[in-house]
Amino acid sequence: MSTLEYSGMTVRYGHGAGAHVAVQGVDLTVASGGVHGLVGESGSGKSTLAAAAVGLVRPAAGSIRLDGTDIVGHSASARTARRRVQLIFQDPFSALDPRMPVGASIAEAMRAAGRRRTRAEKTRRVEELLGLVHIDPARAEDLPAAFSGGQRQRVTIARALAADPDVIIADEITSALDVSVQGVVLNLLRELRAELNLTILFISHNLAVVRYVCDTVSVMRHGRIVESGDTGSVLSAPRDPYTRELVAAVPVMGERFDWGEVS
Ligand SMILES: Nc1ncnc2c1ncn2[C@@H]1O[C@H](COP(=O)(O)OP(=O)(O)OP(=O)(O)O)[C@@H](O)[C@H]1O
Repeated sequence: MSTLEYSGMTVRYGHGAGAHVAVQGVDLTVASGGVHGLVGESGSGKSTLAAAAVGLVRPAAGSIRLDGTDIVGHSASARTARRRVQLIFQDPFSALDPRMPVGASIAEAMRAAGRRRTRAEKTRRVEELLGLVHIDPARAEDLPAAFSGGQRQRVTIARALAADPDVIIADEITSALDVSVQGVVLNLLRELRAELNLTILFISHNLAVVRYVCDTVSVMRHGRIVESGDTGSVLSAPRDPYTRELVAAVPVMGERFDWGEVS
């Protein structure tokens, strides 16, 4: 069980007259074991919702709960529960320390999550995590520069998994990648979801990608959710005029996509 639930979420940047409301009264539930998409134009507040769940921004109002436990506050229980939510960013190039071998990077994430392990256990777990994302465990000593963009994004996924999360928030994780490797990362996410029973909030401006990976979807505009529902229904028969505009802007929306296999 790992249901992520935002209610009445409001986030402002800045203070006083210069304050900007980035997210306004958002209610959003990501069902346990489900993949929920979040789409909307640039600046609509998608990344702000993601940042709030991992403590990078402080909401002005509202709550975020994981299986009913608050994950926003400063209490010990909130901090512990927050570790069960891991964020993966868009850019696999800046996400990894260029001077640190990828295995060490993954081990560091395990430490940060408070996992105490012996050196041998750590090595074994790093190998296991690299294997999970289809990277040869023998490459643990390699620096990020030795990997392609798609492989680096897989390493950042392994690093997120090092904390043994229940929830992954994937923020535009394929948009910095060549189209040819996007499918590999998307298929990996689908595979991991099934294997590890992850709950996923999947942020993307790419509706074809959202249709491929998400069970349900919410459409954001100007900090509010304008429409939510099953991905198929929302994208095939949008009720909200703004969603209709978004869908109409993607000419291939009705076609099936073949994103290939994870290699
Ligand atoms: N650190 C910040 N300080 C001030 N304003 C910010 C900050 N981060 C985001 N904003 C503003 O908040 C609004 C929501 O931004 P956010 O990044 O959440 O949108 P988004 O939908 O994720 O956009 P994109 O798809 O471009 O990433 C935007 O108007 C943005 O300019």
